[in-house]
Amino acid sequence: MSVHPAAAAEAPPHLATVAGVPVDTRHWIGGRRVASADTFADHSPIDGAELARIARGTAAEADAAVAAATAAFPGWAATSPAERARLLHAIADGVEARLEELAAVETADNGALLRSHRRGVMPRVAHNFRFFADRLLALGHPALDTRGHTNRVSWDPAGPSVLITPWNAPLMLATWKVAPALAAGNTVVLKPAEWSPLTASLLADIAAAAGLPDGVLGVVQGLGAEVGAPLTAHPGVRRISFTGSVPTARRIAEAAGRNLTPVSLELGGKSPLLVFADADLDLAADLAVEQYDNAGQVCLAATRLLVESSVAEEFTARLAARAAALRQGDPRAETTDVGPIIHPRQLERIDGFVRRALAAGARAVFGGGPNEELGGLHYRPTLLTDVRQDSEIVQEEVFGPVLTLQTFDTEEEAVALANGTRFGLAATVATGDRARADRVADRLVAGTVWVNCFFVRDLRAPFGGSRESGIGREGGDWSFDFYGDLRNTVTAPRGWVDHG
Ligand SMILES: NC(=O)C1=CN([C@@H]2O[C@H](COP(=O)(O)OP(=O)(O)OC[C@H]3O[C@@H](n4cnc5c(N)ncnc54)[C@H](O)[C@@H]3O)[C@@H](O)[C@H]2O)C=CC1
Ligand SMILES: O=C(O)/C=C/C=C(\O)C(=O)O
Repeated sequence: MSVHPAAAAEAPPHLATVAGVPVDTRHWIGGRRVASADTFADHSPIDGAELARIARGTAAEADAAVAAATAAFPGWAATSPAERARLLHAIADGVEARLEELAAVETADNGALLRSHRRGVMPRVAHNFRFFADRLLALGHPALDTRGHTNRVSWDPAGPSVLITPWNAPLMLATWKVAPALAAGNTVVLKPAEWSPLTASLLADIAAAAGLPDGVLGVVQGLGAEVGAPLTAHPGVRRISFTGSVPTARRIAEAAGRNLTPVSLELGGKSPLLVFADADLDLAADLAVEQYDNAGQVCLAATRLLVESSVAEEFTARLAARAAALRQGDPRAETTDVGPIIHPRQLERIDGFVRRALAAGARAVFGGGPNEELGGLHYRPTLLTDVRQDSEIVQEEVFGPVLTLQTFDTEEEAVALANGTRFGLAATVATGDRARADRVADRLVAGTVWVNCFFVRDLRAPFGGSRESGIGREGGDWSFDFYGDLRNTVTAPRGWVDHG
């Protein structure tokens, strides 16, 4: 459909229509839309089209958002848990009512599969709110007895919280933080990633329509260095939660350190998939090919395949057959398995890793470069072998559809290879031997170990990483521990005056 130039000119500059959905591209601060003097362009990874011009926040908007969150905090903290839970359920209702729109906008914005957004991701967004609402009402600490004294544990909401989130699963990962922070009685300033800013703005609309009081949830748009940095350095912020890269985490931790603001960091990974000779090799190959989901832009992805030598050839053949069947293309098509990379810079980064690995002697079993037939931002699912444990491709997070394969001969060697990086986010073990599964799992440095499965997620379980994969755990009561200030009241059995 062509748009008459006069009609186009009349559209307010802060309103974009993306996948047929109107999206306000300004900040959401104190219950009002707020513009910035400048904007930046948001492009779709599907075809490179400019989707919107987004408000480009600065320290001034960061200050305004924290001020609004600070003003709203006493009222929200004093709101009863039952009422907070009711509002979170109302937000979940709003997410479900707009599920198709959210899915379509997210796919246009970050290029991940529409079918995943519709059936998996957006239902999880709603679940994030419902889960933490219900969990809030079930929270409790058993009283402890110390020589007749009673320890009663309670907690207070911590205060305004800054949440900085990435582009690979924008609304999912944002609401994973927003929901528990709000449930705990904290007010929130959310800064979504600049490559995928749109669904955060829709979340602000949904929360306002659900009746969330002004200032309880703010959304500030902009670039990390320009608005993320002042937000995380703000002395009035009482919690910072971040998901993203290690270098950015270091900057945030430094800024937080100056104010002694507690931080939760969910960072990258270089997770192994260990395939033992006693494993069901079809299952193992299924698990391996899953690592190309979201074009490999997943922190949890098991990108290092560690395979027992005796089955390496057979395993590789089964994986290659599965990879050849993957359909790359438009993420809006139901038949597509692997969509585009989010941004030209990310594609260049991925390809740089692969080119350097090949130059250093790695061999591409399949893939090894951009998909020239499709063009655009499509990168071919890639498997590299003949890689050294100390090489860049084995040690650094690529965040693209690139796996490496190494072999081992003993369990000892497998564990040493698996643990031989700076990361410790997740690990997957494929084996037919239960005793081995437990033995190996207990020796792996990983926040999550999956045995004969992958990406089975449960919000009741702790999620996070060891080493450079992060600090702290999210999920279940671990989220409440982070967003609250705990108090232990110790009461003696003596000193009571009987007023009866
Ligand atoms: N979920 C994960 O584990 C993610 C890992 N990464 C890794 O990082 C690599 C680079 O991706 P980037 O987009 O550059 O990640 P990034 O870590 O720089 O971006 C994540 C978020 O941090 C914000 N940010 C950036 N600088 C900041 C600062 N100084 N203060 C506060 N906030 C700041 C960004 O605006 C964005 O919202 C990827 O290739 C991947 O390896 C990236 C995104 C998500
Ligand atoms: O979906 C989950 O449960 C976890 C996803 C985490 C990432 O994809 C990430 O942080 O990159």
